[in-house]
Amino acid sequence: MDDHRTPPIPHPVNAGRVEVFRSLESSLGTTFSSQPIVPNPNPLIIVISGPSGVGKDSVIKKLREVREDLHFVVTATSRAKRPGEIDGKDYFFITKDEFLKMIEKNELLEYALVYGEYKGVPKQQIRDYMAKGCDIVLRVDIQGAANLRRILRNSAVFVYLVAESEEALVNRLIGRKTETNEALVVRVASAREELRHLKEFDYVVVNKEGELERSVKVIDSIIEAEKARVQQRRAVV
Ligand SMILES: Nc1ncnc2c1ncn2[C@@H]1O[C@H](COP(=O)(O)OP(=O)(O)OP(=O)(O)O)[C@@H](O)[C@H]1O
Repeated sequence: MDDHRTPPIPHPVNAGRVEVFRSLESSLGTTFSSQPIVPNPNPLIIVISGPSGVGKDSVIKKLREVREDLHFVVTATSRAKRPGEIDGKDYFFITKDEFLKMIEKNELLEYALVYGEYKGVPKQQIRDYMAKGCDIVLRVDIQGAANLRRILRNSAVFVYLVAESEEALVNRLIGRKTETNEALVVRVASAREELRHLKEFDYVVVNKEGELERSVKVIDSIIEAEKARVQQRRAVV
């Protein structure tokens, strides 16, 4: 009678890795696939918001240093360029007519009219960078975050940055020396009002005094955790 049993798998002590590998394959009756076990995670859209002076710009600047595959969306605006601002870096400076054409052609993911000037998020820029596999960071005010939530729903991840206390936030604003006293009062009142919308965000990150690096690490970890989700978010813009 023929013996159909597969030969025993040699013990790794007595055989080379290739021999053990091959005999494991023949005992299973299939070759081992070199294909990734799960597909690459989808590019992520991260929306970062928070009160004025909390540290959004500072956090994003450092986050871009630690995550190379991150694209920070440059907003388009119809307002005039201020001294020192660079077109394409700080904003895309376009005319009001050009802006209205973009609205008409549905080329903006979200836009707002602020003190008579338009600002908005160009869709194409997001598409281009997502196609390259980059994650996208958007820095928006609370109203922008609410608009984007309505548009993107759960396909993007929404992060709200807070200071550890009102006291710390005010100190940070005073330290920046960019605000008049009247503006400071408005900023604090807005920060109180904004907190009521916290539940519309997915994550809240406390940017503690002197702990900017830690805040960046937390957001970096949020991105990593999002990349490990079984049900991936899938943003389409
Ligand atoms: N963790 C931190 N500890 C101490 N200072 C900080 C921290 N994070 C940011 N800052 C400082 O606080 C000030 C405000 O930060 P930043 O300009 O990044 O805030 P922002 O949220 O982008 O403000 P705005 O919305 O008004 O543009 C800056 O002077 C910055 O250096």
